Amino acid sequence: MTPIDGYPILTTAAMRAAEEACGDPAMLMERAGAAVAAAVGRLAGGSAILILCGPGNNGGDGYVAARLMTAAGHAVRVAADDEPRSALAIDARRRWTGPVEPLGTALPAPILVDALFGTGLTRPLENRTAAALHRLADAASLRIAIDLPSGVATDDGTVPTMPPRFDVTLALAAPKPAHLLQPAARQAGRVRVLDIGVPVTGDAHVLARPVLPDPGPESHKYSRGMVAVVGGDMAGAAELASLAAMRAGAGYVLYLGEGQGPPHGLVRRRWSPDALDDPRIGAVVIGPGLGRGDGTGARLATAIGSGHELVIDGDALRLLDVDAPRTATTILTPHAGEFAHLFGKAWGSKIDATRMAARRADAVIVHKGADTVIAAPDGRVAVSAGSSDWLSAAGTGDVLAGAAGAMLAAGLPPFEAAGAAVWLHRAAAAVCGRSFIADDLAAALSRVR
Ligand SMILES: NC(=O)C1=CN([C@@H]2O[C@H](COP(=O)(O)OP(=O)(O)OC[C@H]3O[C@@H](n4cnc5c(N)ncnc54)[C@H](OP(=O)(O)O)[C@@H]3O)[C@@H](O)[C@H]2O)[C@@H](O)CC1
Ligand SMILES: Nc1ncnc2c1ncn2[C@@H]1O[C@H](COP(=O)(O)OP(=O)(O)O)[C@@H](O)[C@H]1O
Ligand SMILES: [K+]
Repeated sequence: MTPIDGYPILTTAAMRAAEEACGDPAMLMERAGAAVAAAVGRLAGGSAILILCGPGNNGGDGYVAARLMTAAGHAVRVAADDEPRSALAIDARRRWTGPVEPLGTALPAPILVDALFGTGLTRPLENRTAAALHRLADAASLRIAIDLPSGVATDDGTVPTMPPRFDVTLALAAPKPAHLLQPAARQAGRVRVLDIGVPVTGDAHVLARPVLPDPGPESHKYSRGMVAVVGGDMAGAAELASLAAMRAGAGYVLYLGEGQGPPHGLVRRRWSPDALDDPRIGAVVIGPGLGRGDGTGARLATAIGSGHELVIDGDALRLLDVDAPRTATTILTPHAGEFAHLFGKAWGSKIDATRMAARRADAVIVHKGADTVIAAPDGRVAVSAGSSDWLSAAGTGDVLAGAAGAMLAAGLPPFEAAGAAVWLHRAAAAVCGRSFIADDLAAALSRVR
């Protein structure tokens, strides 16, 4: 049972290809069932287990696990409505010698294991199946899904049928998009990968802890990274971005706009068209609090023309022409509304849509939300797993933009810089607890950096 950070994310087709490259499918199912049995056995302690088996190979995994856990001395019951259809599942069912109860009348058990459907779900669950799954899950004290919660669409995280909320989902071989993308991800609970000996690769990964440069004896404020934050109508938002850049580790943050006050380490200057002419600037952050009034378009044009690496956020995303050529390295940080404004109606999964957008804009895109997806123009994708819902507060996006500026100015390449900022942002939210405000979040970046 391994945490998912850093794992490749595989679609149904990629998973099938990886399985096929592995040889004997019966051996794979036996391995999958054995891995499930070991994990569920550990999670269950000594409590009784009820396994719900579906007609495909997900059900097959359930029958194998039931046989192995019974042999290991666990109290296991099996419930199923449909006879197995795939050859592998038929064989696994045949080797389960215990009774199979109907789903509709099965009594609950403290440990509920959902092996109804995995990557092969093609349509919503039948009402009676969904009702039995919810009834038995509600009555259990621990809910475990095998591979995926039954009812979710593997490749885009939509929910043809809303499953119960699971405590743990045991992803076979690799995480799938539905383990990360909402609304499915929420129902999966904690996701752990079970290694079943299938080698997996891909260009989309779960965001992993970044490797960040620490200052050394030779460091000075400019070598740590200088970030310029372009202000505008709402000083507070740009100040939050500035504070976040400082707390994320920038050595020198220059705030270009109106407003006074702490922190005293923030260097404040009025905006002027030559304000970005300093070659020591490592990154420019523009958008938080910029507004859309007179002169804001000119500020954006100056920032783009400066040749400095850029983080473009908030209001600047409303002013940007994504198709116009830019020479400088750029990170764009749209939320869903800004993404739709820039790129139109998305097709496919959030992963597909963000990858396409990065190619089109020739920029790293941080597509924010409860399931933040980061994509590079070369096709690489990183998806952040499980951040705090308390991030849904005004100003938290400004904090992310400032952190991204600090990472760029520290010398990280743009895809890595964006990933590091999202990681730090999520970690800072985790230490902030509940009902924090964006100012707390910016301050907490120091604690997780
Ligand atoms: N990853 C790996 O390396 C390994 C993966 N393994 C496991 O295999 C799983 C994938 O297996 P799978 O392809 O057989 O799909 P699965 O999800 O069991 O369901 C398909 C069946 O359900 C049916 N069906 C579909 N929707 C339905 C609905 N709403 N209501 C009713 N029926 C519905 C569908 O039939 P049809 O659409 O033709 O009617 C078909 O019969 C995977 O998640 C993992 O657990 C391991 O065993 C080995 C190693
Ligand atoms: N429900 C949620 N769960 C986790 N993270 C969220 C959630 N809602 C928003 N976020 C994160 O909070 C930030 C909000 O940014 P944004 O929408 O730009 O707000 P603002 O412009 O007010 O700063 C983003 O980083 C986003 O990923
Ligand atoms: K399942």
